[in-house]
Amino acid sequence: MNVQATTQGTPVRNGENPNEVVLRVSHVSKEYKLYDSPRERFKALFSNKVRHRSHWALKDISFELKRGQCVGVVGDNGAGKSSLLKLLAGTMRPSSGTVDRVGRVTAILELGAGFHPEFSGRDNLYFAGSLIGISHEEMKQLEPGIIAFSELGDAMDRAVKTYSSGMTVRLAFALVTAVPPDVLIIDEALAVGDQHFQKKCVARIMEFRDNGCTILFCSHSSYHIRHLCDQAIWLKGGQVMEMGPTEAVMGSYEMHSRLRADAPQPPQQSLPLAEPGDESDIALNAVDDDLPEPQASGTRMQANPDAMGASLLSVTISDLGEGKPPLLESVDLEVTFLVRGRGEERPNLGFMIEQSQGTGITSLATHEEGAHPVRQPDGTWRSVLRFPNLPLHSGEYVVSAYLFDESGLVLYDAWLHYQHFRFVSPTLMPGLVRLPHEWT
Ligand SMILES: Nc1ncnc2c1ncn2[C@@H]1O[C@H](COP(=O)(O)OP(=O)(O)OP(=O)(O)O)[C@@H](O)[C@H]1O
Repeated sequence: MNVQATTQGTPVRNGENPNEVVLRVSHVSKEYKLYDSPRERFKALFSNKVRHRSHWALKDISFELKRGQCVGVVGDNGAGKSSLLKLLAGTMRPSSGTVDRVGRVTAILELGAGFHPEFSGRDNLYFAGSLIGISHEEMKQLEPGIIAFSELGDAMDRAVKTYSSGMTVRLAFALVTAVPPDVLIIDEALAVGDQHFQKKCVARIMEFRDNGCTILFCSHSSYHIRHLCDQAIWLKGGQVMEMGPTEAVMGSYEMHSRLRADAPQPPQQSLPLAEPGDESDIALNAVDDDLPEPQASGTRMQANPDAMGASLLSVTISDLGEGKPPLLESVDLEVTFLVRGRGEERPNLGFMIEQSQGTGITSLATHEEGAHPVRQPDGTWRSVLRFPNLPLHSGEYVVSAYLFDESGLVLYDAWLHYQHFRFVSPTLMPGLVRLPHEWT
């Protein structure tokens, strides 16, 4: 992932007029020109004959963002999210329509794109900084803070080409966020770096938000969209399907995703070449990297592998008997978590139950309910989650477990679909769950 920033216009003071429109998108469309071969693309440079086919990634998009709003952008792969973000950031021009911005717009889109590999980290601050509108004089003032945030120390005087990808992200993030923006555009940037750095990034983004910065956040993580954003935009086929309060939009989008998952998938098409001069290659079929939502079967993944970082140590379901999958031999479901935290920080836990075929049934998290894992004498943390009289009907289920930081925003570890089990309910009725109910 790359971090790239663009800065447009002059800064305005935060918090002055909460109803002020800071970004206005009016009838914006984006066409990519597709060529059958590099030869066709080359020929197009010298002839008036139309040699391309058009692909409209965005079609007649209009919306406004007000000061202080935090807006999530969701949509399937290829829906047009990245194209929209690039247009808003100003790194790509719309084919028609206008984007009006007020104040400083900073975009965290791609990592290291603005850096020169042969220059040192320090020289790159001035070089890449100038590309995002930070003058030499301003950079002199900002430099110590950027170096401190990136924690690169002596490495600042080494060529950036010798940096690890983590070091490049640290420098790029510290640079683009050195000046508080009026609008911050983020493309999945919460999932970069190690645990320590990810926490710093999230804290900085939260600080911007608390100071009235408008945030546009594109993510495949519905968990993060829900926890960060008050509004959401659902893009489908390059158009706005729905925009409004987050929960309502996410409800519609998730219903669409479920129906889509059930539908037979069309065969994948190979794509022709992109327009000459377009800044990016054809962006296709990115993997859905939504960590808090289980995808693969039995995956244990540390979101940010850290040798001694926070991680789930064991997640045990009591009373699992024989069979494949094992039968839950109790009417209660009891799950015991044992986790390693980070220093003195109190961790949070999440748990999700789904039907084996993938229908989500419930997800829970300690930070949502004010429940706290308990510190053990050996420094680990323990929690027991109990579902008395498990209100599920008979069937096969699969569970996932998550470890979060104290704020619940940074995901340290996830065991996705790590345990299947069968349950035979005492209820002799069809259905999925026994809802709390009354007869009168
Ligand atoms: N440079 C390009 N040249 C040609 N087509 C492109 C280019 N960039 C994107 N596209 C196409 O435009 C459409 C929208 O792409 P975009 O990357 O904006 O979608 P997205 O919603 O961000 O997808 P993802 O979630 O997979 O990142 C897709 O059909 C994609 O193939």
